[in-house]
Amino acid sequence: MTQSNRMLLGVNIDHVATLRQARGTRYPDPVKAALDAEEAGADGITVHLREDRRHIQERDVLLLKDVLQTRMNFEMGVTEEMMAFAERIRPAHICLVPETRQELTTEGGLDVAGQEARIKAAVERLSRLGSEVSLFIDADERQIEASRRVGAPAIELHTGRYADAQTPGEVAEELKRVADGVAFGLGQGLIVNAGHGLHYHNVEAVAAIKGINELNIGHALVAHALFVGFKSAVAEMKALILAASRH
Ligand SMILES: CC(=O)[C@@H](O)[C@H](O)COP(=O)(O)O
Ligand SMILES: NCC(=O)COP(=O)(O)O
Repeated sequence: MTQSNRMLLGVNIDHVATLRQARGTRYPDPVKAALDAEEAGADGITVHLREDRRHIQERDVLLLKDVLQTRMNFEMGVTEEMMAFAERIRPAHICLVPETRQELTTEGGLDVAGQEARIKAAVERLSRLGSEVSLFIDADERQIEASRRVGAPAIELHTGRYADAQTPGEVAEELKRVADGVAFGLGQGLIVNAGHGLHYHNVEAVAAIKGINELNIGHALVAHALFVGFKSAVAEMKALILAASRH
């Protein structure tokens, strides 16, 4: 896959499923959210099938596989269960993420440098499906170099530290960390995506970083959709990203 000449928006629909799972109902359906997101301009749909199944379920992924017009970015932990499931659905994109059951959300990047042989084997196995494999990592040169060494064509830089930064100084520091990571990743010949914790008030600075291929955004979109509807929430985010990335 080549890098797109405009910044892409991957819409993560996990937290539509969070609301459904809170009551064990049939609604709201993340599959409907995915189709609405596509109509509103999403370039792809991201789902994270967690080991604890707290939001997305196998049923969602299987239906999405049949109905998406764009492409699925399937986020998964590096476990045999998930590898086997990915082999069943053969998603266009697979993003390997770190996962622990107790965490509130994905709290850091995958430690590729610390487990190169294991990640390399996973990347090789998943690449045989024809999937483009990316690694969800911190913007850290050691992890970026290791990602290249294990043969992943793409990385997604974790923007959570930027999103959580409190003071203007911390925000600037974390933004620079992301921008440096993007430049370093591109220099390594990688496709560079980014995401986590991005919302309507912090996305523009990240979207202004040259060279990012795609931003994956979920929680803030679902939250805003409560007030404006899912299509409008996606369209607003897409407009912000495109305007900021053109400057
Ligand atoms: C890997 C990633 O950043 C997303 O999949 C995110 O983790 C989804 O939300 P939760 O972490 O709340 O499951
Ligand atoms: N990989 C990041 C993602 O898919 C969305 O994360 P968030 O916007 O829900 O924090």
